[in-house]
Amino acid sequence: MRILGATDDEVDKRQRSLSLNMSPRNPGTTLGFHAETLNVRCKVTTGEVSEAVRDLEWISKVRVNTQAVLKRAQFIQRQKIPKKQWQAAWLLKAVTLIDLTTLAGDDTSSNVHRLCLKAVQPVRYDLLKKIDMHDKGVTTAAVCVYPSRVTDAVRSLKAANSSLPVASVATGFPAGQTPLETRLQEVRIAVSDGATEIDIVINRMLAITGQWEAMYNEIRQFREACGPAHMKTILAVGELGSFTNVYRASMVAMMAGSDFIKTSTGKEAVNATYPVAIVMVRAIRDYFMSTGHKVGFKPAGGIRTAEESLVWLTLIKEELGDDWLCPGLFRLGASSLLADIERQIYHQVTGQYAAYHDLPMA
Ligand SMILES: O=C[C@H](O)COP(=O)(O)O
Repeated sequence: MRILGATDDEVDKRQRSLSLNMSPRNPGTTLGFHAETLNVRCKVTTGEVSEAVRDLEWISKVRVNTQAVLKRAQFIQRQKIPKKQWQAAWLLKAVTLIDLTTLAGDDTSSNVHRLCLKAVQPVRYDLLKKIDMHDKGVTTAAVCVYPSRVTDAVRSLKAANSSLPVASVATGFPAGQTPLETRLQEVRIAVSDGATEIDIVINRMLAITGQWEAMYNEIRQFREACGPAHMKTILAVGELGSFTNVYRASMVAMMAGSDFIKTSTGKEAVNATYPVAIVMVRAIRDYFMSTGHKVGFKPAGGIRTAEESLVWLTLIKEELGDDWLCPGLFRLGASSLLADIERQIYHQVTGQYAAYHDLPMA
């Protein structure tokens, strides 16, 4: 099954074969993926996947060992969180990785404006000053809104003299159940309104029924519609039915040109869980091993506490390494996480717990 054009010679010269059981950082913890070999045949130009010819049939042969995934997730959760003297630094790091989100039916220009101000100054100035971080430009990674609120966000950030990116969800978020042309048009409008990051949702029907080539083709079209904007592909893992499907969908999304793969919309019954994250980051690692191309990861949905944010940082550090702990490769999608992180920083800095009115913008 040929997807994109490249000659046989070009492909064969650059062919990569990789066992999915490879686990270089943690040799004792393979997840037991049972594909014989992963024939992802990529034409790689100066470290970037410029074009690829792939046989997607192998996708249907990949299996994920559920028990191994659960065991690995438990191991990550048992890791000690950073000691107290380092916690403020880790929490601030988490702040810089947040896509500060509002995705509600009652969003207005004023609550989007408030969100943008919070993104630009996510932690109270006096608290930052006490830890000598007031002049380090601490902001969240981006703001994330519905397509119809993109112009509000762009305007507010411009007024605040900020170059923070505006991310827009698109393609019929959250369900993705609108005609393809409508979904494509939504992406184009969000980009022309000023969104530089687009969080698309996949067509779950295609993933659940194993139509991987059709899913690949749709995502390629979204990629094209995004133009220069970064594309984060939301798998809606809570609706994919199995870890195996999550792995398969992750791989197809990356092959189709996603800059990030993202767990959830925040609207499914099950959103970002650690086991599902293990499956996705192993797919990212396998993809990197086979192509040399780094794809980012964004857990989203239900991430509410500072402590959880530290577990997420630990998971990325353990599974993908420090390289991934930057806004270009890791985001936390969350609407209410920042409030708890700011409270914890307040506690660390003052030794007291903040009253609600102490952190009004949270
Ligand atoms: O993409 C981000 C999610 O929609 C946020 O979900 P949340 O409201 O559960 O934090």
